[in-house]
Amino acid sequence: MTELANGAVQRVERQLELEREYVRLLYARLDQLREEKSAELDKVRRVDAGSNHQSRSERDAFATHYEDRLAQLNSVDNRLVFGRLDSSDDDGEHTRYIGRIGLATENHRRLMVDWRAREAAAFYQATGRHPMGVRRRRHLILDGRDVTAIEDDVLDPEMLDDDGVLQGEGALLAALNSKRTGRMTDIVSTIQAEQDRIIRAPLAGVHVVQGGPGTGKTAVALHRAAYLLYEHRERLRKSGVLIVGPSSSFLWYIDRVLPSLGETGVVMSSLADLYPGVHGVPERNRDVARIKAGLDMADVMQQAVRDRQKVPAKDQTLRADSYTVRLPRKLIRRARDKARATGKPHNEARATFVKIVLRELAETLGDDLNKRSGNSIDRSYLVEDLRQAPEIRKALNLCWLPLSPETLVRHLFAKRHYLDSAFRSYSRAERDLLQRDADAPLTVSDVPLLDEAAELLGDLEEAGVRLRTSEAERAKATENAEKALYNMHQSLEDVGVDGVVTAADLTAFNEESEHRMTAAEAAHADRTWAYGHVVVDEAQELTPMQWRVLMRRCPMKSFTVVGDIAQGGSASAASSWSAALDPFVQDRFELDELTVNYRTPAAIADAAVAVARAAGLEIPAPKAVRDGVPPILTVLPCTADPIEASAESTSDHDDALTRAVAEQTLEEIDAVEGGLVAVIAPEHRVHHLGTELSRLIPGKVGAGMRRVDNQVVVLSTWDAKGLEFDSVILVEPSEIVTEYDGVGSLYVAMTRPTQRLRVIGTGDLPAGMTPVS
Ligand SMILES: Nc1ncnc2c1ncn2[C@@H]1O[C@H](COP(=O)(O)OP(=O)(O)OP(=O)(O)O)[C@@H](O)[C@H]1O
Repeated sequence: MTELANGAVQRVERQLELEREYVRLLYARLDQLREEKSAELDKVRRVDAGSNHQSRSERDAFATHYEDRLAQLNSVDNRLVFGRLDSSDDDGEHTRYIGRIGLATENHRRLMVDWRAREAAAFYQATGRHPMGVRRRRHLILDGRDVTAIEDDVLDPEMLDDDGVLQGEGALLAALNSKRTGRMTDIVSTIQAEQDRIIRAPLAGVHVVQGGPGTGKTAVALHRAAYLLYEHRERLRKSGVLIVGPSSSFLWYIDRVLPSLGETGVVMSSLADLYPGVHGVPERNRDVARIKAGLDMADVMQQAVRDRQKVPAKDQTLRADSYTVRLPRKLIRRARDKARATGKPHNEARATFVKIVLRELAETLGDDLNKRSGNSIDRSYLVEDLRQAPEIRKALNLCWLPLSPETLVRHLFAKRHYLDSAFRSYSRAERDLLQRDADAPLTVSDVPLLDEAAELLGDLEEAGVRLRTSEAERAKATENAEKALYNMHQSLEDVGVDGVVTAADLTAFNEESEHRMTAAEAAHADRTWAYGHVVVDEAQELTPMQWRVLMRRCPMKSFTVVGDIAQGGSASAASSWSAALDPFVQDRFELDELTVNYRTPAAIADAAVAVARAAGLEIPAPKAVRDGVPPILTVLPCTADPIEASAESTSDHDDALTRAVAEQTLEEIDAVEGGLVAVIAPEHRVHHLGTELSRLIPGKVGAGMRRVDNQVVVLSTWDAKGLEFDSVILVEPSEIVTEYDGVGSLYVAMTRPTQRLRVIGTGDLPAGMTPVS
């Protein structure tokens, strides 16, 4: 080694030693804070709050706050600190360390800045062209609590051609090249400038982020949620943030990111779970899905409710105690029209309907009785007598029955006369398609219909119907959550707790019920909860009716919407962001684009783009960060004749296909050395392939959405949405195109791997797919 090189090494060693010392100091402070919070928690737990519900609630709210703060301090251990900024301004030279949370000494001397603080923005955004006062940005690379490397960017304003340069390239590539674990991790130490600008965008309004596969949309959306919870703590502490993803496998994949950023109070929901208490099963029939997706379903549901406000075919004669009364159709019609004119929801307007009918019946009956008895009798009790009379109650219920959303939706599709009436503008064939049994499982496409029904029907209790116990408990827990939240909010400021929004901050305890419901749970269970912000991932898949539900969940219309129009796979995937959002916000949305693909190696990304373009999708060529991997698109033709595919078929063709997939899977397991392998197949093949592969490769294979924690997972393209794997084996690509009526889902499947893609198909391959074996 030359003397010069020797000197450089020594300088780096000296710097490393200095950083190690500082990092030790930071961890020591973290440990000290943990101990303090632990002691405070013990103290609060020991407080005797007596039997008063309110003071117990407050005591528990404090305890939960400390538990959360402790959980936050415990969750930041991994890569606690990752950056250092050296800058200068008029006040002189400054050094700031950037980490997961803010830390200060007991005397309030700042030790580390939270990555979300304004002073930290320069760490992500400063460039040679716009140095933002920064002279040097240093990335600290940690192994446990030890600094193993440092990487410096010297920001020299002379270097003007640095737009698009990756920041902290070494740290970034190290992060990208690590093996997938099946769970998404945070990117807090290597957020790139174009991503950071989106993360820190203002809270208000609808912010759309369009980006090709692997451009970090999900990562950005999650870091943005964490940022907003930090920056707008007061507002979002009360109202919360909702994150919506396409499937529960996707939510499982991302659900460690926010806790690792110290945030636990976010509500996550898949599209199938947006209506409390219902999990919509997939809608298998794409035509049915398409019909239920459109905004005209709002009119359909309105008609469905009107159809439950009936006028009988004839006048009726009914017995009430010792009297006989006549219930004319005309009266029912008049009462119905007046009740409708109140504009109230069905269950609430029912009171008006019943009141008018009973009043008029009582008047007629009173006149009648007066006439017969010859003198004026007291009529005040007549209304009550009539209300209690079983025949009259029954007659009124038949005209205007209190309804739950679930009953309305189930009967709408099961009873042909309701179906024919509400769907009168649809063809007979379409109505035939929609008809199903009353006890058929509710689907993901029914979820927005339930929500619409709930709006139109209103509260069942208003109609005098008692809620089921669990619903009543839920409502009570929500009320308690709000009360305790108010009390806690007043007192937390006094003790100087720098809380972030967590579920527990918002928690209230329902002492009477066994389960203590967090406010996040309460919010999820409450259809009418108004969130402060909603993040929608894979937003290209949302149907207009699903958008309508989400807009209701956030009346302030504060949204982060991320997705890729080209990856649309659902029956009603959006053709453009304008088309998707126009009915709700017209053109009042900001559109940003992410341009760098951090996941898929260039060769695979190019192959995917070729397939998409051959099908007529106009998509820009991605800028892939990884380019070192050779082309690995291979087609292994099966020898047996392809046959018509069906769920039950286990022909020679299927056996040959299974064998080829099994062989390839074994090869991939070796190649990725402990990394993850996905077999992405047409939906009707997933079950069979999963079973067979588990038999042939015991202990390593899982099939379906909730099995992504196995080394090998067999998935449909829908369930693979948003996920990533070291290697992907794509089965029967042509069937995937046919299955989803377009190339979008195939494009999704081809862009899941971080290293290797293998294609196993028989018959014709989709246009643009070139075999390289
Ligand atoms: N700045 C970054 N630093 C490190 N890793 C990053 C960065 N940005 C993105 N990544 C990684 O790139 C991969 C793809 O990111 P992500 O899943 O957010 O992309 P996406 O745009 O949502 O993809 P898709 O639309 O294909 O589902 C993830 O592993 C993510 O952690």
